[in-house]
Amino acid sequence: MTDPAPATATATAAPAARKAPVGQLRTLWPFVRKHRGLLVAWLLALACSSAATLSLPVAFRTMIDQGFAAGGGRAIDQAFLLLFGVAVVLALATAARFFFVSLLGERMVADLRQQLYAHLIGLDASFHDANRSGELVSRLTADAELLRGVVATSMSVALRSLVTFLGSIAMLFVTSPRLAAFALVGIPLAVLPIVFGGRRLQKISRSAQDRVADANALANETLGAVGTVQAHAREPYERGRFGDAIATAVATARRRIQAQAWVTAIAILLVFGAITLVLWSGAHDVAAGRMSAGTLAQFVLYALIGGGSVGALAEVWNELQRAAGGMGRISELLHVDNRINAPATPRPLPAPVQGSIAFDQVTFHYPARPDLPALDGFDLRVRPGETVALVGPSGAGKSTVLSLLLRFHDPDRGVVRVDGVDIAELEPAQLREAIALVPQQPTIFAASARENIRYGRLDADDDAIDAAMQAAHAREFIQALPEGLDTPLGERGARLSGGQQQRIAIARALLKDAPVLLLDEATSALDAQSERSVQQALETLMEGRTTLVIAHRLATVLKADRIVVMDKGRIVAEGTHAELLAQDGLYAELAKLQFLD
Ligand SMILES: Nc1ncnc2c1ncn2[C@@H]1O[C@H](COP(=O)(O)OP(=O)(O)OP(=O)(O)O)[C@@H](O)[C@H]1O
Repeated sequence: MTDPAPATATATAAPAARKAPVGQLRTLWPFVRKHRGLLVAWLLALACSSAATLSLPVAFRTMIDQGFAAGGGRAIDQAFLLLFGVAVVLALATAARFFFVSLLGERMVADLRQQLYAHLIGLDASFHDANRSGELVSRLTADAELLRGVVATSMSVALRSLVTFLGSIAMLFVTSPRLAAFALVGIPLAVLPIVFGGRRLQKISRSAQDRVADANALANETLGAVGTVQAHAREPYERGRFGDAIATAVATARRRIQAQAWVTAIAILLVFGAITLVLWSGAHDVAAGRMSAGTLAQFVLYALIGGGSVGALAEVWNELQRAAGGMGRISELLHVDNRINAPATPRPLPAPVQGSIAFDQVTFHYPARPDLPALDGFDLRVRPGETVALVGPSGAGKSTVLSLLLRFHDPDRGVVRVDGVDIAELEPAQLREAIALVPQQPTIFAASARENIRYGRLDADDDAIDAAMQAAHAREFIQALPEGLDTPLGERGARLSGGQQQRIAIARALLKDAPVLLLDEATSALDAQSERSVQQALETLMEGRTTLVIAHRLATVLKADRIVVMDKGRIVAEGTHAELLAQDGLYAELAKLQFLD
């Protein structure tokens, strides 16, 4: 379960402003600003509803002192009409405020998620090596959801409470300066525990969300590999692991809830304690005739409104801090720099692309393995149209050659060129357009067969798809599927055999029609029939293209123009099958093990 991922993610991210917890929410501002109209509408509605709330006590005093005391029927009517008028304004303004701020929350979080997804999907391979996708998905869902709640509810409540709090304090002084002075001693007392409790809460909340993300990542991984889990009969083990992860998450959440409960209790106790004290003194004033009953009622209402808004503020303050934790993680991710960038003025590839490849003295270490060179002074030249087979023991660096050519990583030293241009000077998308990759484990999306093949060229028409399917020897089995090309293939191609998945991947590459082809042959044994279809499909695909193939089959090795034998990130021998066998070196040994038994 130990995974270096989160630590690495934090290390690569910009230093987060953890010391200013709620200040972290400032990073939301650009997203809020985009919807200025909604923001202004919200603030106007807020002003109206706060004004209405704050005039309610005055309406009450008028009602009590003039309506009841004066005893006249007309005065009563007027006083109650005034009260009802205030209620109407309050109702409409509150509805408008709710509408605008909720919509603002939705829009803003939609933007945030979209921007985060757009950023993540473009980040380089070393970032994705170091971060579990389940964790990233949780940032996109749970944290973004938290922020939606913040804008739509907490921020709205916070601002509203702040306005009513300040307004009611002012009105308390207008109503009775002496009593107000009393109240002012109690209220700051209530703010102290909020400030102290809040800091602790921020820390606990962050770790609670991390624990939830851990559990989600675990579920994501194991449900995604359910076959492996069940084949090992590891369901009880995985249930236990997930149970432990959930239990840890709940335990952490419990600490947060407990802390939050205490902060709220103490705040309310202090505020209402102060109010009771003030009331007691006010009651003596009324009894002694120093104050009218209506004025005391007005004072009480302002005190209740003020006290209530401090309580609300205390509650949402904690939520704001929770959200600040979420926003902290999101903005960390948004600030992770892509290590693979397009140059300021990219050079174009010569058109049409010839497909020559050159590795010049390339040395490369994976960021996670700084001590072990994956490629070490690697030199390779491939002519346009040539097929080069890479062979070598596991870990020799064959896949790394393909990764560097696709510019998933940049070499530490040396240069990789396509058609004589350093690939670091190209727009990465243009480079990758010129290359088709057929990986060992083809990726099949949970979409129809048509959509899966069309992934190679999004604007391909049905004729082109049909031709690709035919050339990939995939037409027959696709047509035999229940809905032909429109059959959903299931997540990760669960409804296809290994050989069928590969032929889909080959059709996709054919449709892409790129001048350079990278092929990572499947090692898993395909049945003879399937293997032949795949082999034939590959031969069609390789025609007229520069091909680098990680070869596991004798047939591929024999067809290659040249075989490059790799070991420990270096080239140890080169030649044809016969030449290399005659040398009786590493190749002969591998050939004996791999192809010739
Ligand atoms: N993402 C990665 N992070 C850290 N180290 C890696 C990563 N990928 C590969 N390596 C290491 O780099 C070296 C070369 O790996 P590479 O995958 O290129 O070998 P390979 O020849 O393709 O092996 P195989 O035939 O088993 O796929 C190995 O020592 C491997 O452990």
